[in-house]
Amino acid sequence: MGITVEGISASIQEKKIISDIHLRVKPGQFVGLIGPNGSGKSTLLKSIYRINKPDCGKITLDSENLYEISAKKTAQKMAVVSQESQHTFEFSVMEIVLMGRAPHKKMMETDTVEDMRIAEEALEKVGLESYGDRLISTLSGGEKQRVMVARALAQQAKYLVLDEPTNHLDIHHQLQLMDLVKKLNITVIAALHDLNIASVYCDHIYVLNQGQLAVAGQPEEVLTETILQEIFRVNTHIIQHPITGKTHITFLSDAAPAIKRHEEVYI
Ligand SMILES: Nc1ncnc2c1ncn2[C@@H]1O[C@H](COP(=O)(O)OP(=O)(O)OP(=O)(O)O)[C@@H](O)[C@H]1O
Repeated sequence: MGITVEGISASIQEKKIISDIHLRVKPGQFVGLIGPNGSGKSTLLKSIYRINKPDCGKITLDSENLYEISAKKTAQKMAVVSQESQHTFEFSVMEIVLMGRAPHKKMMETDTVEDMRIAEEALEKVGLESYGDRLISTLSGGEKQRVMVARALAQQAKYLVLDEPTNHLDIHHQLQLMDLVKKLNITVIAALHDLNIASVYCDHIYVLNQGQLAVAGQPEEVLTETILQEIFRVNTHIIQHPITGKTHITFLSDAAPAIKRHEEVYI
């Protein structure tokens, strides 16, 4: 059960982007994928949500080979919020959220009262209950992102794949979204750029670097000053936060005053 990725490599236009990736998302886990720009996080997620078939290796969803089950069956189990949810045609917000119901319906089946209720509830959860009639093109980047999350919620899938879900969101909506997803108690794999958010919300983190898995473990095992220096080339000061109890990272810029203060306090 869960999602397993067993030794996959994937290419784009014949260029190998990720190599020999192994990972496991156990039922109920919130798994984070972190790594520098271009390290292959989106490419790996695209293989997991069937947009980019791996060159080799195997991905399983509830023990079934992902690429041997139907797209509809996959969509009944897995919802995706990607960075590329662009719509060529003009849809209302409600129409987009209702698209999340499609995997549960027969072809050409119209939306039921229950579908409408689920879609309205999903919009309410992301704080956009009054936006149903708005055209998607009139929304801000952050509002569009929340609509995509509402569509994923309406899909009622047990697996959620998130590619930088907090992109575009202000800090209030970042935390609102992460809290919402966490409270759903479903199985999540998410590419995240904000390492403190990864620390707070993830049960397990995989770190990608140059298309390969560099390290994996619980947040406190992975988010260390040494690993962050090696992988992200940044200096950090890491503590266990006195209020949250979670690993908390302070990034030290090259600006001398910050580094001096750090040295004065700790040396
Ligand atoms: N369609 C494409 N054509 C050519 N190269 C691509 C394409 N998509 C991705 N790549 C390359 O693959 C590599 C990995 O990209 P990917 O988007 O998976 O990284 P990422 O870790 O998600 O990056 P970011 O943190 O910047 O979003 C990059 O070097 C990127 O330039």
